[in-house]
Amino acid sequence: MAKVTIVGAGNVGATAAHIIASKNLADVVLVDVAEGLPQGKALDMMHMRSVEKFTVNVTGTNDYEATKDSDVVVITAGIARKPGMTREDLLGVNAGIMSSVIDAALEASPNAVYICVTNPLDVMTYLAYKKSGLPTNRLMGMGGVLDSSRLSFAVCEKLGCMPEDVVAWALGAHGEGMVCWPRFTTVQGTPITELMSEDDVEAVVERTVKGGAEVVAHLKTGSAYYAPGASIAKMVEAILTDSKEVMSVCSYIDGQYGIDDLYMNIPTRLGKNGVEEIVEFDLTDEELAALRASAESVRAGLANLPE
Ligand SMILES: NC(=O)C1=CN([C@@H]2O[C@H](COP(=O)(O)OP(=O)(O)OC[C@H]3O[C@@H](n4cnc5c(N)ncnc54)[C@H](O)[C@@H]3O)[C@@H](O)[C@H]2O)C=CC1
Ligand SMILES: O=C([O-])CC(=O)C(=O)O
Repeated sequence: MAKVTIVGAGNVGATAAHIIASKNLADVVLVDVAEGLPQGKALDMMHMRSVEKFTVNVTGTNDYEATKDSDVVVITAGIARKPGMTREDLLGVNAGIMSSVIDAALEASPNAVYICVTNPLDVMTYLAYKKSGLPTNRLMGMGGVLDSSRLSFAVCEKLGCMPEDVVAWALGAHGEGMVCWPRFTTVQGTPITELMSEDDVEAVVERTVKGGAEVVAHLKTGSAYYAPGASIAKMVEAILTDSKEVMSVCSYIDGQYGIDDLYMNIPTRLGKNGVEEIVEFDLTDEELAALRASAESVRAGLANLPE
């Protein structure tokens, strides 16, 4: 049985663990600094096994020994934003957490595929890359799957269509600089640019970019976790089943789209090796310029990383 470690047994980590277990994808180890929290949540999930009919094990620990030789490690440890904050406001605190977590996780699981989730996502993933020296195929971030799912939701709301008919692409920074590709966002194969007015396209894009903040404004105490947990599980499933599916993943960009040395959401083929390929869409000059501007917004965040 495959083994997935989730660092951070808070809202996002525990939700991802639940979905991974429910799908019977892998044994899950939840690890957290808070004593009792991962143990209690893991036991609670095990109590659900006979109801949900899964056979994998979920365990909780404060010790990385139990995470040894994981196939996939997901890092969700860190603070979440509250109303009025941007994801970038979390950088100082979360950079310290990411730095310590990546070292400990890597020592226990040197051969795993790593998925960073902690915000600000693109900057934290780049920090993990620099700290770990991991090959870029085995280190990525989760942001674009969630953003694309929010775009799909906004399209469904606007057009009254069903999610299974929608293919949606949100890319670039997982933050204020996010970009959407309406020309490649389709309903039963037809681009939304042919199905709604320019104003409506603008409105669904705006709803997507502000999706995370909209949830924070409702919750007040923290940020989204159901859709993020499901998005993590989707990436884990693609890796463990070697699906070769292409999705929006925070991957290392090394010249593609004319962008260099940066982690940001980009169409990525996932499989057993992690990132199998960065897929290059045929973009217009305008689309390319928007993606490059998004890259510059990530680069501005990188400048705020502590030395
Ligand atoms: N990339 C994305 O799309 C998304 C990212 N996030 C980010 O994920 C992070 C977690 O969010 P939530 O789960 O809602 O927060 P939460 O506060 O519910 O859970 C965070 C957990 O991390 C643990 N933690 C802190 N320091 C740790 C360390 N050194 N080692 C192990 N565990 C540690 C805490 O004890 C806590 O249980 C935040 O930074 C949030 O902004 C949240 C949603 C989506
Ligand atoms: O909004 C936040 O801070 C959490 C997050 O990244 C999201 O839900 O997209």
